[in-house]
Amino acid sequence: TQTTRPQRILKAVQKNATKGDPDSVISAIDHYCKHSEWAMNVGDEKGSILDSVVSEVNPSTVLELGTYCGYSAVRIARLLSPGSKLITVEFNPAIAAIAKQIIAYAGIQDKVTLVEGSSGDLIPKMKECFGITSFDFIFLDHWKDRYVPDTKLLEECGLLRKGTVLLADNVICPGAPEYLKYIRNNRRYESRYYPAHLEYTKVEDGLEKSIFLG
Ligand SMILES: Nc1ncc2ncn(CCCCCNC(=O)c3cc(-c4ccc(F)cc4)cc(O)c3O)c2n1
Ligand SMILES: [Mg+2]
Repeated sequence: TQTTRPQRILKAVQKNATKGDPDSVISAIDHYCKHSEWAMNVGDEKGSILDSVVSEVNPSTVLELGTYCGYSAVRIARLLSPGSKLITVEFNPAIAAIAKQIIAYAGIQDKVTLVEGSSGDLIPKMKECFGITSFDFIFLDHWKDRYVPDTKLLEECGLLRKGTVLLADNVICPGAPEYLKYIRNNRRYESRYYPAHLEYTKVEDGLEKSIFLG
């Protein structure tokens, strides 16, 4: 019977990466997606920008919207200081099951809580379920038309604090034009665009970094 793309990515990790070594997991996924089949991981070029922003922020609490196979969860969690936590949200159970295994294979499962469900349902529950007062860093990589409503929801739920950094993937491809319009014309945010390319391609894409000013 036919395997799914996430299942094939997990197999490539188990075959080519070293258990407990997050960098080898990242390399194994990038190699597979460059040479075997494309997949919507943030990838190595945008991933390096993600790394630099995470290192600069050094967040204690992180929210990721859209886990997929766990590639960016591994990238982020491997840079977190001891005691820091990443909460990552994925609504597809079959994909979440694969992501859990990839996160465990990388050995950073103690820093990551994978929650199954949709962002719109889970964001209002973050405080009560996880004892979060606010997030230091948020990575948006889920449905592109959810970037604006979820950013507004995060504001309304008091989950942003002065200095919270939001980093949004795919603002050019597939594109999040409403998000760029919302965040760039909002005096409560200071935004900067990082040009790059769509993972594993030469197609133009980029990341938008926005700091909440309170
Ligand atoms: N609300 C909610 N809450 C929680 C959730 N968990 C999952 N989802 C659903 C997310 C479904 C995947 C989102 N990601 C993308 O669609 C995506 C696409 C491309 C791409 C594709 C084809 C092309 F030709 C070119 C570019 C590239 C990327 O880097 C992308 O990130 C959720 N939704
Ligand atoms: Mg993406």
